[in-house]
Amino acid sequence: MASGTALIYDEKMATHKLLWSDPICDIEVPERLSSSYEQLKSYHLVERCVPVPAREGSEEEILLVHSLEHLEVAKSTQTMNEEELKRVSENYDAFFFHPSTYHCARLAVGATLQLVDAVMSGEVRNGMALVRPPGHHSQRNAANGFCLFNNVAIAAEYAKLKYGLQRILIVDWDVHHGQGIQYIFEEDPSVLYFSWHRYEHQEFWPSLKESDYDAVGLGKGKGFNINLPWNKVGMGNSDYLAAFFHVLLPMAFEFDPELVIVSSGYDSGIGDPEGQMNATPEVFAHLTHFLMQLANGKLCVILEGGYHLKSLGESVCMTVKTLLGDPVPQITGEMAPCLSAVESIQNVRAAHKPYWKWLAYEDTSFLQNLSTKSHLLKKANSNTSTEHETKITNNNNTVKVERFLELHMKNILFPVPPIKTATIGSEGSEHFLSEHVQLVKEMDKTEIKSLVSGFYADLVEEDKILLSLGSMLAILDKILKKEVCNGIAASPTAALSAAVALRHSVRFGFQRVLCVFVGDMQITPNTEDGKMLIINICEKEQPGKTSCKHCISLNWKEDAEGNDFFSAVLGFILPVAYSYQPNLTVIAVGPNRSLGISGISLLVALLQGLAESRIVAVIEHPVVLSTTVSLCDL
Ligand SMILES: CC(O)(O)CCCCCNCCCN
Ligand SMILES: [Zn+2]
Repeated sequence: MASGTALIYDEKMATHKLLWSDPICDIEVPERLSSSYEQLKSYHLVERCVPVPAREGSEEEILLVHSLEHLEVAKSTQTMNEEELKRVSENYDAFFFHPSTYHCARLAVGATLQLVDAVMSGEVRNGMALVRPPGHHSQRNAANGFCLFNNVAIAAEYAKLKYGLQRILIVDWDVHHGQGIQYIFEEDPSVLYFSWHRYEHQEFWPSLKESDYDAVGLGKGKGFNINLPWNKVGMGNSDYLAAFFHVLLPMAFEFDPELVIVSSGYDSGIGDPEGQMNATPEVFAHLTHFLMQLANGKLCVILEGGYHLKSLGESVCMTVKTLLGDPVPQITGEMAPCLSAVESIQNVRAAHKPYWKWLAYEDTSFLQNLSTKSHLLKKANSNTSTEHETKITNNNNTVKVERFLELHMKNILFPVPPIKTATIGSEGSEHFLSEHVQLVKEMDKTEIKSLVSGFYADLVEEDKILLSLGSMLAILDKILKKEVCNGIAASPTAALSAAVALRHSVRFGFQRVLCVFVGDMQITPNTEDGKMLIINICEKEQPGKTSCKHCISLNWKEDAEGNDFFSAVLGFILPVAYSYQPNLTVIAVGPNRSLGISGISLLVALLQGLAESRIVAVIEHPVVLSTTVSLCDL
């Protein structure tokens, strides 16, 4: 696996700027680039990255996506005076030319392609390109929305051509719809395009019908265009995480891309004048972390929008920090998405049901009850206040819908994955976790005995078990003292080790410890005080096991394609875990587990988004330890 994070920045891209007064375009200023770069320097992140130089994109590369006419018009502006520049700019919706625009736009294309080359060649694992002018609105024959050449679309075509890629995922978390990218790949099943965007029932720019959730792609491209419209402003971390858990990530894992490119606009972050959203910069660390689990970590992040310089800078730093493998900062606050977000999530899932295996069980009966077009909903309660939650008006249809969504929100957040019986995939001895092993000296027996004497003394008679606890407790101690980020311990009895780890962590003072136990968990610690949440993934109902408040058992077995795994982990375990906001995660793997090694290592990687990546893994299966197991990335 390649390592290192590329950072591509060239201050020449700051020369493009608005020469006349235009209240629409005057937010796209050169300082967006320079202040982001300064912020990265102030957090000592630049020096940790691999510097890759920008270059000019060639005319041939630009023609991968744009018409010759578009290229010629852009080229001709280099020698124009202000008067002519203004006139040409007026041919487009929300675009301005400067004499240096053409050169800057070619640098933006070239920087993007340099990043693709650095990642695809294995020189680095991932990276970010700080570019302007942005690209995702520009079209084959037109500039649009501050964009001249479509950097990300050109990068996808370039990667297909040069590296023979057949599955490229483009994630567009900019708050505007990248209609340019949608138009370019609408009929192309090799490029999966996901965009969320402020929409407000087509009121918000670019106010296109084809930005709604029912634009799923055309012809062979059906199912490969995903639009998630935000019909209210004020969307926050919980809405963004829900969109990833319940829409993007299941599709992305099923699509299994060879490369992931992000149209990384930060105008979806708090404080931005365009987005008017509430998501905090930390959320971009989580979104980045999730995408790093795809395509063997091959991730290219390309700047698009972002107009509040402080918010932009913080979000860029959160992104780069995560690309470098740093622990992910804890997300705090309300964890349930708002009703409007749930409605949009449901609608896009229903629209894509015919095209995705993971949606095979999707219950779209709600569509009969609801008006399938949300703008009808809007008409019904048009007198509601514009604040985040629509009030329940006297119109009983709206009441029914709100009530219905409330019920459905629980379902959406806690769907019961389809219980299916299938054989367990045979596990290889793949590397369980990646590098940075820090071997820890074991705790001695007397210390262990005294430590566990309180609650499991009778169980730990044999020395072998006692010793196994020693290695786990030694590692756990380092994690509790925050000397290391995470650790892995072998154990002949994962259940006992997990129970001891939970008890020890709570006694150490941790208030909320999450335990994900894979396999049959013979011992269930008392979780009544709410200081532990146990999710047990097991093959069959535990005899006489009562599911108590903080102890959830999920019984299912991995099916051939592992789709249940994704919908259960992404649609259930992660939302529950994020709602619990643990400050430590214990993952224990028992003997007869229902998950393969690759499934478990993905589960561990995804759980790293919690508790500032503090995880202790207790593995019982001997095979895992015979391979060169190593720890999760720090
Ligand atoms: C890269 C980007 O998506 O951030 C560009 C956004 C352009 C916004 C244009 N607004 C036009 C408002 C017209 N009433
Ligand atoms: Zn934008």
